[in-house]
Parts: sequence; C-alpha cells; structure tokens
Amino acid sequence: MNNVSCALTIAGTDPSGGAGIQADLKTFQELQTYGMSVITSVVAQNTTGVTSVHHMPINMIEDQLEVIIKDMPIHALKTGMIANKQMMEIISKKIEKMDAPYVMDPVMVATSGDSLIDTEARSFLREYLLPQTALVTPNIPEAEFITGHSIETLEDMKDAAKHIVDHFNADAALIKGGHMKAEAVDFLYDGSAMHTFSAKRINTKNTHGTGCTYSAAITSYLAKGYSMVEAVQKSKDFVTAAISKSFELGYGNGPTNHWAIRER
Ligand SMILES: Nc1ncnc2c1ncn2[C@@H]1O[C@H](COP(=O)(O)OP(=O)(O)OP(=O)(O)O)[C@@H](O)[C@H]1O
Ligand SMILES: Cc1ncc(CO)c(N)n1
Repeated sequence: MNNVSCALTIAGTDPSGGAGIQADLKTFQELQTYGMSVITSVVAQNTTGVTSVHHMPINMIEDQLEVIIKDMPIHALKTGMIANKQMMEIISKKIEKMDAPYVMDPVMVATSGDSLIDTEARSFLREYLLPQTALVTPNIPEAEFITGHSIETLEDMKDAAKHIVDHFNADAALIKGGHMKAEAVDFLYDGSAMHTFSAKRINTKNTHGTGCTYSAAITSYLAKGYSMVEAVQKSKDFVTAAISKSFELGYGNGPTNHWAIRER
C-alpha cells in the first residue's frame, strides 16, 4: 500500500499516555494515517502533573529529523512541546525542507498548570516559527501571550485569530475555547473568512491532552488531503467524542478516549 497518508509529530512525551507524542500517535493511528514521531523532551508526567523533564540534545533532535527527511514521505506535520530556542532553531530549519502543511500547537503549559517551555522560547515561537505555519492552534492563555491582549469574550477570540494571521504571518489561526465558561467554541481565521466550530461543553475534569489530540487530528486530515475547514470540522467532532467518552483514569485530569469516534 503506497498511497498511505503520512503524518509527523515533533513533541515531548507523556508516559501516562494522554498527551504529547503518545496522544499524537494514537490519534494518527485511529484516523488511519501512518504516524511518525521526533521526541524533543522526555517528560515525567501523569494526570496530576509534571515531576521532571529531560531535554534531548540538539544534535539528537537534528538526527531524528534528518533520518525521516532522507527516507520517508511527510504529507503533514505538527509540533507540540518545544522547550527552548535552540530546539526551535533546528526544527525551523528542518521544517523548511519539508514540503508539507505545518500545524503548530503552541504548547506552553500542561493541563496541570506546569510550564513546559522557557520564556525565551515563547517569544521565539512567536517570531520565528509562526510565519511557517499553515495553522496555529492556541488555547486562550496561549493566544493572550501571542497577541499581548487579554481575551474575555467570543469577539476577543475572533480578534485574536485575525491578529495572529495579520501580524505574525500564520496562514491560519484556530483559537480554542476550552478555557471559556459556556459552549466549547473555537474560531478559525484563514486570512479571508472567520469560521466557527461549536460543541456543547461536556462536564468533565478529564481533559488531559485535548489540545494535542485536536491538533494531531487536524494534521491527519490535512495529510489525507482535506481542506483546512474540513480538517478542523472533522477534528472538532473527533475531539468532542474523545472528551465525551474520556477515561476516569489516574488521580488528576484523566485522558481522552481516542477510539470514541468508532462507537458513535
Ligand atoms: N469540557 C469540554 N467540553 C467540550 N469540548 C471541550 C471541553 N474542553 C475543551 N474542549 C474542546 O477541546 C478542544 C481543545 O481545546 P483546549 O482549549 O482544551 O485545548 P488546550 O488547552 O490546548 O488542551 P490541553 O489540555 O491539551 O493543554 C477545543 O475544541 C475545545 O473547544
Ligand atoms: C509533552 C506534552 N505536550 C503537551 C502537553 C499539553 O497537554 C503535555 N501535558 N505534555
């Protein structure tokens, strides 16, 4: 079978399996995309939080990227946790060589509240990686950091999506409303139109890794050749199902259910 769609994730790990590389690969597999991964940092974390982090040496990140570029097709890629500026520099250079849509999940803080990238990296991500993206998927605090504006209303979310495309040259921005109070509404601005993706808020604490799962699903659908709007709509359905059938596992925020969509 050589017409398989291939997706790559560049991110940190979650040994408890709900977020990071593990969530991405589960999502790619569930959506019948051939999944590949480059590990940036090994993170000792579970549903309650992060205890320690070990960053891969820069040359090891470079080698992982290079072996894939030399050998494998990449139809779409995403990045998650990239802890520091040095990692971003090498990843940015390698992404330039990949002729594929790039989805950036601008991971800064875990669901547990633990910081995953340093302060310098937050600015570098905004200035250097954002212009390379086909899509960036910030949650509310990440969108506030990127734009420098506070977000309280749905109008503020739309303004943030526009601001990111207009000021940072991302092709498109999807602002996720998981941290808002009412409906779970996300806004996508693609440089010409604003699209709304809405779902009923599910009353659960089990949201560990929702952002990773969502951006991995979008990456899968882009790898399969769907348009950006179609990819986001299908992924919204996927993540909503994954949250609605999430697992009551662990002592903290439990993980989402990557096979939930099969049962709908
Ligand atoms: N309780 C909920 N009910 C329904 N949808 C939700 C809920 N929480 C989050 N979502 C949806 O899940 C997706 C991920 O959004 P969210 O804002 O939670 O991302 P995130 O904060 O990056 O996730 P992470 O927890 O991985 O850091 C969005 O589509 C959001 O609307
Ligand atoms: C490695 C990693 N990436 C992203 C998140 C955000 O959920 C997390 N908790 N861990």
